[in-house]
Amino acid sequence: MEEKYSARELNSNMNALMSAAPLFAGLPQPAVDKAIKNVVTRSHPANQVILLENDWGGSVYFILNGWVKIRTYNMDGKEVTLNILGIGELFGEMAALDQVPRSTDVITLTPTMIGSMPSQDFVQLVKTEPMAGVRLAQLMAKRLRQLNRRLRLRESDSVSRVADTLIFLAEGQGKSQAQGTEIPNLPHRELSSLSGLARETVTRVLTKLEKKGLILREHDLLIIPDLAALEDTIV
Ligand SMILES: Nc1ncnc2c1ncn2[C@@H]1O[C@@H]2COP(=O)(O)O[C@H]2[C@H]1O
Repeated sequence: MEEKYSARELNSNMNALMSAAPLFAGLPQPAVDKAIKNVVTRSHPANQVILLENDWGGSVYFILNGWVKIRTYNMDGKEVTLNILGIGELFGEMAALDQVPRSTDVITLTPTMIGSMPSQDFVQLVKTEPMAGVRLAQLMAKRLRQLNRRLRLRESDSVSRVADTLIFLAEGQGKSQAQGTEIPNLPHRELSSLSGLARETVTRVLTKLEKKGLILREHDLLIIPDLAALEDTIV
């Protein structure tokens, strides 16, 4: 997972990168400029905690470059990865909206550039720009749909669960390219945590899927040539 921009480029392009976030799509530029005027951009190394579950916080965060994971713990104290978010995604909106402590931890997976917006600016934007409210509702609907789908597959076999985890990532983070849908080639321990399977099982299933041509692995990318074919492996 390489950085796409240098730190200097990112700083000088901060406004352009922020404006490109899906939340702002279709909004008048003056409204975007107003919303992002107090945004502070920071660079974080990999494995840095950005938010801690149960902390109070006053910002909403936009990923300008890199990847973060949404992490919690189960009743046995085992780490559970709930989601992986990449460029253009936002997090921290839940505490901003319902004014309760953070619902999960958020940790960087790679070197990551993040813009933080004061919660009151975020709430003001949603109150004054109906399209921003619609975009936010769409984002939350997408996350709920992803979680429902994963709950449904909790008892399925290991191939189904790995395939579903890859499709889950493709729906959230996938980029359509000529050769298929690209998703980050995550370390197997992250896929293990996302799918709830042992790391060795994930490795075995990925090799199986690769042999069948259902996935291709290229450095920091995993390519799904045909999403429908991968979906057909889910029983
Ligand atoms: N299942 C999920 N998928 C994506 N993001 C999530 C998920 N659960 C929590 N988050 C994000 O993680 C953030 C943690 O802080 P907040 O509760 O303020 O807001 C939360 C959301 O932005």
